[in-house]
Amino acid sequence: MIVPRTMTEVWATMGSTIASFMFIWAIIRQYCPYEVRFYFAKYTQRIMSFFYPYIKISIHEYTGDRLERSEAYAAVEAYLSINSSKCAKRLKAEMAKDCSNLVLSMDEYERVKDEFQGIQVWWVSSMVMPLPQAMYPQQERRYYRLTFHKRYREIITGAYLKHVMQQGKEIRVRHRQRKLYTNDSGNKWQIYKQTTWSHIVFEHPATFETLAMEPAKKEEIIEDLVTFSKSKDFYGRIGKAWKRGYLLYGPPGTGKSTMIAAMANLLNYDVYDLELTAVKDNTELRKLLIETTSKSIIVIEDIDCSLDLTGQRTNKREEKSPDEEKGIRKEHEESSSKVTLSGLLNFIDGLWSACGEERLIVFTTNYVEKLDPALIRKGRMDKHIELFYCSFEAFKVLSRNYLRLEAHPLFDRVESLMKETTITPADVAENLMPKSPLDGADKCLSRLIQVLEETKAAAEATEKDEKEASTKNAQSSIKAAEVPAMEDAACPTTRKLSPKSQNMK
Ligand SMILES: Nc1ncnc2c1ncn2[C@@H]1O[C@H](COP(=O)(O)OP(=O)(O)OP(=O)(O)O)[C@@H](O)[C@H]1O
Ligand SMILES: [Mg+2]
Repeated sequence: MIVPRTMTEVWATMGSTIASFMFIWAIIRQYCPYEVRFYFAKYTQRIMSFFYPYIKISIHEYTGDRLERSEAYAAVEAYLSINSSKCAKRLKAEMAKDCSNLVLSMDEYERVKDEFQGIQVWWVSSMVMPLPQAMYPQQERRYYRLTFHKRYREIITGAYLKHVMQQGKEIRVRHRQRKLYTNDSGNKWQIYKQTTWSHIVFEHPATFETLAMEPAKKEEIIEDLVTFSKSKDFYGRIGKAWKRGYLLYGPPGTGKSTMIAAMANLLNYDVYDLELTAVKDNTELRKLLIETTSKSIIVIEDIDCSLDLTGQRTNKREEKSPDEEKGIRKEHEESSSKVTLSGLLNFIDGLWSACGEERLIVFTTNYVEKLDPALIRKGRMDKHIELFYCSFEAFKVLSRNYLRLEAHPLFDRVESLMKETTITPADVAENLMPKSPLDGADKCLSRLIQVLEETKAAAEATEKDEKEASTKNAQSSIKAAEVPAMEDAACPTTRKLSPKSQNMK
């Protein structure tokens, strides 16, 4: 049996080589200066790598001088959190940011196996401890190390790492806490500084399910949003930045702000509530835009009142004493924004607007007709959505939300009244809200019917008044037209007057 003997010999040789190598290494470590040790380690590693068939890739938590956590590390961590919780033996448990549950991840020095297209790879989580003799306190530096056979170099460094990053990012998005950003600090001294985004956790309960609206229209909007969120390749192919503009318009209380919250909840996006009056100039507006992240909705509410583009609500002021008026004017001058229409147009679809991806820009207004057509043309505001007064279909959604009612004998009366008068969803919602624990569906619906009847009566009274006023006007203008004719008849000389003198008269 030659082969086993040879194999045994090979093993024996390898064993003795390793043993002698360890012995030499121990001597070098003990007696040699740092430089010799460094060169020894460097060249041994080179020799070893010649025989060693595996490749290792390290992904560090912090790279270079950056204070920010590396995106790649966070993506790998998220990717492995799913994989490792199934197969790792030692796990770390941390409280999620919203304190709702525990998030599991691989513990230090734990190793997990992963498979991609039939190829096995190994991930190890590790860390470098700070040097004890360091001049200033240091933190341990964590990293993940990926190991794979060198024959799969191309597929692992290409397709596999791309897959890990993509999956990791998706998991992070799914598990992240969404944020509501604002650029308005409310601090009037802020005007001397650049405005930046500050945020709180976004926790609005509105969804498309709870939004009162005709089902067909609702479906159309949901489909539009979902299609947008899945159209990365399409936008790339047609050479357009991956963003979409929505204009929501309609009377106050018809659900424009509620719809924005529903959009954010549907797509799992962050919300950037942009207060244009707090932005100093176009440069600052651009800076704010660059700081927004992907998967977000940038909202400008009441766009008609935000700037001097039209601006009525901001100009509308109550009566004030001259001193107060002066103070307000000064404050207004100090805080007034120099953002121009062209600055805003560039914000929406200028070159800089393509610096992020997967973003919705939403404008809301009560007066669509007052907006500059350039601002809302298709391509800028791609989808215009009008929010109407409450229809019977929308009422049924509200009664389901507020009273858990699908049908009720009083619904017919509500339906017929809704055809005869208008009421906002906000008013319907307010009337359907139980005011005491004893308020049942009957009471809430009767209250709504009473309000509808009152609104109808008030509208009829106004209409009657207007009719009477216009009849009076018509009669008085007929009388006014008749007077000169009668005067002419009474005084024939007037007929001789020239047109000019008649005008003077
Ligand atoms: N379509 C709707 N579906 C469900 N609830 C609605 C709807 N419209 C209004 N509401 C209710 O009315 C309240 C006010 O609505 P919202 O703030 O969305 O109105 P808006 O159109 O943004 O008004 P404004 O023009 O004054 O800003 C909401 O808190 C919500 O409870
Ligand atoms: Mg609103």
